[in-house]
Amino acid sequence: MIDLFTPYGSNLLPYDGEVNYYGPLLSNPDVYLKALLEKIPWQHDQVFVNGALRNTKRKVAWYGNERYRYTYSGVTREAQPWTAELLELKTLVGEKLGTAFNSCLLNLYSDGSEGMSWHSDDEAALGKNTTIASLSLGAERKFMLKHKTTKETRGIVLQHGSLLVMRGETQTHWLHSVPPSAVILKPRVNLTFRTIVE
Ligand SMILES: O=C(O)CCC(=O)C(=O)O
Ligand SMILES: [Fe+2]
Repeated sequence: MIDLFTPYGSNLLPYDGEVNYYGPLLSNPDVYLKALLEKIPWQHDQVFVNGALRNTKRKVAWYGNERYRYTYSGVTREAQPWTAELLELKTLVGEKLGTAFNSCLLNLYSDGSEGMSWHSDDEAALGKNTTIASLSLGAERKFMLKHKTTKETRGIVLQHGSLLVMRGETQTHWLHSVPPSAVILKPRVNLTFRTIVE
């Protein structure tokens, strides 16, 4: 069953992890959305599909305190130095949560035809039981979670300027995804602040 009405701040997950939705956080999300759409050098993501490297429709960018190299789905990227807007958002989210993030993966979904398939953010570079803070800007999209063994699902709509945080054992036991939706015609930018431990 999909529960879209879980109150802010409570754990969306019934067991094996912790996902909290804080709702809209930013007072001027339009300004950030515009700046990120215009200034980030967005590039198509590349993933291996049946052994062949493919470009995704979705675009990405990768920023960090240092030139971290980050490998996922077999592709390595080198982090870019923070832009002014990203540094402001990293500071804001870090202070709200009391967590010092050192990197950020950005995703651009230009409309509802683009999504992200089921995965966990369980790369070794993030360490175990990592905290990931996800800031959403632009079109509202559904965010889904599915338990790896029980297959139980949860879902929530991520609003413009809102914050969602995944903690504890979430990446070990749950997958997450952003399903495509034909009715969404506007872009969405998502920022996931992360802590690289290496
Ligand atoms: O766009 C989102 O809300 C999710 C992004 C995500 O799961 C990721 O970047 O790993
Ligand atoms: Fe993810």
